[in-house]
Amino acid sequence: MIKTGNILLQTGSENSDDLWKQGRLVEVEITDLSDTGDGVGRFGERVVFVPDTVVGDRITVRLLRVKPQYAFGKLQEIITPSTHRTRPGCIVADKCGGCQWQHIGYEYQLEAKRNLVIQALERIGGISAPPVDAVLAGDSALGYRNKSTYPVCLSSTQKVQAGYFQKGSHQLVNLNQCPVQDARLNPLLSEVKQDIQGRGWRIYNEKHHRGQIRHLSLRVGRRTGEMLLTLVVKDGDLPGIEAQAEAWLKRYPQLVGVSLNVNPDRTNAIFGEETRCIAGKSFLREVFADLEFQIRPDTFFQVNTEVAELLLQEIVGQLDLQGNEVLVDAYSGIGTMSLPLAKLVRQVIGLEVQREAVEQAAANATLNQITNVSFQMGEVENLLPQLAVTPDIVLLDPPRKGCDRAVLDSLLQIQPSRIVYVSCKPATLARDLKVLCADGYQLVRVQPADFFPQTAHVESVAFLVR
Ligand SMILES: C[S@@+](CC[C@H](N)C(=O)[O-])C[C@H]1O[C@@H](n2cnc3c(N)ncnc32)[C@H](O)[C@@H]1O
Repeated sequence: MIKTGNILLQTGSENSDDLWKQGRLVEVEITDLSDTGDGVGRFGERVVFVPDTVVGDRITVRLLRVKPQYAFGKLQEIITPSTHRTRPGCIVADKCGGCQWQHIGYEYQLEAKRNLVIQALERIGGISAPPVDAVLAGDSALGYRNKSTYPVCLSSTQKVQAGYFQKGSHQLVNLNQCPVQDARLNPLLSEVKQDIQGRGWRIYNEKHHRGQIRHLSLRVGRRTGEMLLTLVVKDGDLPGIEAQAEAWLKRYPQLVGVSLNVNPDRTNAIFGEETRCIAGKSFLREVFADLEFQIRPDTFFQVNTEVAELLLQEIVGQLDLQGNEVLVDAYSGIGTMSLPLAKLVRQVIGLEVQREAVEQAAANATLNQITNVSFQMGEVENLLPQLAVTPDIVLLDPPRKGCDRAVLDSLLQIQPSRIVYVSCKPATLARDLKVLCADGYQLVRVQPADFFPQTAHVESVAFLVR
């Protein structure tokens, strides 16, 4: 047992079952970062996960959720800070659950993200020494988000609040600005809350499933400055919303549209199925890869426009397209990848499940006079086996859960000569690559990209050849 300050604590060398209990204070050195962003320390043979720490920290940690071989703990005291620590660029970084890595220097964030991708490919994918490049990063690690969606709550003094939940809870951290979002959205965030308060609109209470306003969603076109404001409501009944929406459009010249999205369900999903434009336009304009895109409030668009464009350039560089290829863009969204790639190949077929996204993708193709692209609506798992043509290249960009097994089986049947797999979760990427690499595909290269600075999230693109 040793003493630091006035805290008595145990070190791993004195390890025994008695010390491995909820509420105990132990001393550990952080030697790794987990895929959820927590620091990882060892206490004897056991592992402790501690948020708000970084490799090189020597800390005392209070054990909270204790399992036989591992525990989750709360940082109590930093005995020796890591050289990778930095001052957070956000005043609520210690509370807010939006970012996990504000306290980590940016260079080290990039190194840690590459390690996360390598570890996932090795441990889950069974790929030894995977060919993972240095992480691609944009010019700015702050102010990069083109979209933010905040839960709305009432404080104990009945004040309207919007922000992110505290780490591991449903307690809201009220924000008037957020340093990772595009700064042009900050005035909207603070002032719209005041207007909601002034109108007396009821705020949704998730426990009782009563009230109206659930979320506030802000979106900006990085290249055009056009903004959209969307209120997610329980059933759409907001007295005076039309007049308020017009007032917002007048007050913010860059705001081009105000919409209501209706989500009547008891669910963690943010958006419901119905989106109604109340004033202005139902989309903003953005420029991506030298093309014009119309983006609605409720369809997917990468939150980091600049780095998404860098990733697209990597894909184009790696594919070395000759102009005669047929490319399938599976999980094509509003055509963000399909349209720029269509200019470089013979034909692109986009596959996408969301009706609004398919409609928007087709409209974006027309807007840019791109005629060698078509979009099919449905699940990739159903559409891929029924394709009328055999693609040379399949681009996959699924949600975090990765590809359905049926999609991988179809690919192994169709056997495109190249597969490009864009992923926002290394664990599911590794799981799916294991299936493809066990049956005729070779992993050529993985390029991670930092779409989400200050968080533990990492995007990657993996290139496979048959
Ligand atoms: C990560 S986004 C990628 C969108 C697009 N590739 C881009 O870069 O903007 C995933 C997209 O897949 C769609 N999606 C999710 N599950 C799907 C499925 N089973 N079949 C087809 N599309 C799906 C979502 O609606 C979303 O547009």
